Amino acid sequence: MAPGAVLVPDWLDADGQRDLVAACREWARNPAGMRTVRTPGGGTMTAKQVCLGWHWRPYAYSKTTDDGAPVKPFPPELGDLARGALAAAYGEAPPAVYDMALVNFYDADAHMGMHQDREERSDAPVVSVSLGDTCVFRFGNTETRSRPYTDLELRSGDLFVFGGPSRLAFHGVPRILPGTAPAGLGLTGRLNLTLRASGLG
Ligand SMILES: O=C(O)CCC(=O)C(=O)O
Ligand SMILES: [Fe+2]
Repeated sequence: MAPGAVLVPDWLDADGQRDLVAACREWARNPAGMRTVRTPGGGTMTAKQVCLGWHWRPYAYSKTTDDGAPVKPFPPELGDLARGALAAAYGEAPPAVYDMALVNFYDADAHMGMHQDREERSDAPVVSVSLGDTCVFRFGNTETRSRPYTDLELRSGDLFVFGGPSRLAFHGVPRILPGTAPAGLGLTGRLNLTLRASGLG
């Protein structure tokens, strides 16, 4: 894709996708479950989100959610998933400690504006797994949220990793392609699992 940015289509098979969807449903439960993200300007994000390990709010990390509940722990199996993803993308897994996950849920109308993932104090690659409906994913440059960028489709089971010179590239999800999820998955909409090393210790 770009230096440090790798797309691995069909990384997760149907069983792997089903297991991960089931886990996301558990993680989405209250307390500290799936929420509407409020931005400092008073707006809301259209993608709903639950955090594991560290709670992210625009634009900082904390150990408690917006209503004061402790954030859910980072499950060790997601550390394994991150290591497997890095091995698949780069052929090796750097020794970074992955300790936070975001689960983003997009309905047919949801999107995510161009942004950088820059609240981490680690330069470890960001690992992103897509489930359910296909999305248009916009991967840009490190300088501005506008062109040059590349639009690609991320489908259920695809892996996208961005690190190295691409770690701070602007990226976003302009739209979801409704009704494109695999038939057997039992998911309407799109789930994105983003794994990061916070570097916060
Ligand atoms: O949904 C996606 O593929 C991207 C999510 C994302 O960029 C984020 O949560 O920071
Ligand atoms: Fe992001």
